[in-house]
Amino acid sequence: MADQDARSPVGIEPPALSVLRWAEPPEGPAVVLLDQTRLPSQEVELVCADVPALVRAIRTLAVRGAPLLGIAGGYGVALAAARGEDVARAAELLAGARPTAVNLGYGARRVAEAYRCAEEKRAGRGQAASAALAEARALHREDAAASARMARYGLDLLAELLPDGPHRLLTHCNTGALVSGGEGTAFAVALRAHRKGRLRQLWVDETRPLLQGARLTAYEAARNGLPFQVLTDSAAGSLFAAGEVDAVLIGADRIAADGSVANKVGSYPLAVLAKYHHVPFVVVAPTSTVDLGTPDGAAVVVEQRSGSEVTEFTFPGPASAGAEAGASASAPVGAQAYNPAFDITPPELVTAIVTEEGVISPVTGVGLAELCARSSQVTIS
Ligand SMILES: CSC[C@@H](O)[C@@H](O)C(=O)COP(=O)(O)O
Repeated sequence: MADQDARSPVGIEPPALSVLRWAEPPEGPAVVLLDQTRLPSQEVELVCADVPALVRAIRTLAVRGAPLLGIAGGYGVALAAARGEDVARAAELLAGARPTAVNLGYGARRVAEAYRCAEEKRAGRGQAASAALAEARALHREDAAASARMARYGLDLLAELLPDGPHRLLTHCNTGALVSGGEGTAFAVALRAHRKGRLRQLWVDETRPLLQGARLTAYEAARNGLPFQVLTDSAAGSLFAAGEVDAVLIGADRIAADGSVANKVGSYPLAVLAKYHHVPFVVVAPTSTVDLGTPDGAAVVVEQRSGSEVTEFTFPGPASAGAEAGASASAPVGAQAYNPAFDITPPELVTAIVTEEGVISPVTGVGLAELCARSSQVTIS
């Protein structure tokens, strides 16, 4: 279905900027982000010099995606510590900035705990702040390592599920280096497939309303020379019907104890389509995204976002422009909109969950606890 021109690599220079970095004085202390609301047209850094600025960046999706939110939350707490602020309060502010991605609270609370332990050992404030920063850095490194392992396990799984080789993979939202300390989750599997000569096509759902697929995944796919095409979310059905999808690969914001998967809105319809068309639906997420404290999908808090994201097109996004500056209406003035940021895919629609500790079939959620226990990730109550 894809013609040759559309499939040839776009080839764009890699960005000079880090997705997220810690800045020391005199530039910092600060958490410096690649502002994802400006991509793909502009690569611009956003300097968050205090926790409220970072909370704003998280809410406006300048920084986003579950694993990166965890890393940002961790550095945010380190920032509060470096500024001599109330670290426990900063951790709660950051953890509450967005409700669905469990990694955000995980990262913030883990670094706050490192700070508290250092204080308990009667370290001075400066030493406790250093301990917090070291923990944030450890979290960042662990995520990069987890990403590489998930890519390996994920591609091995695809080889088992789809022995006939080069794969046509469909993905939703953005799950690459822009959400990770490494190369990402689901996208990292596609990238590895490409490097091994086993990717025929990456289908990129545009991901309404904020276009994380079209703006961000396509940007990453182009930079890495992947063969890809963007499609509207509503075109996925006809793509499956035409037999053009070999597997769906997505990430997750929270995986409940029963194996239910919360991910970007639009994931659940893809899972239903995949089931109908007998196509594997594979979730790729680190064990830090598994939340054994959430029993099932019904218990996941799904973030509801402003209806204006649906009724107005505003790009560059809200962090940089604001509705007044350059928004164009896509619905009549005053129209109300239903805008959940995530949906829940029940375990019976998920073929497998790939983590850095291994792969499980989530039909009963059995095995998730075991994988989490194997993980080197620190447990935070
Ligand atoms: C590894 S990324 C997995 C998810 O975080 C990703 O698919 C997603 O839904 C991100 O949503 P976003 O609202 O852009 O933060």
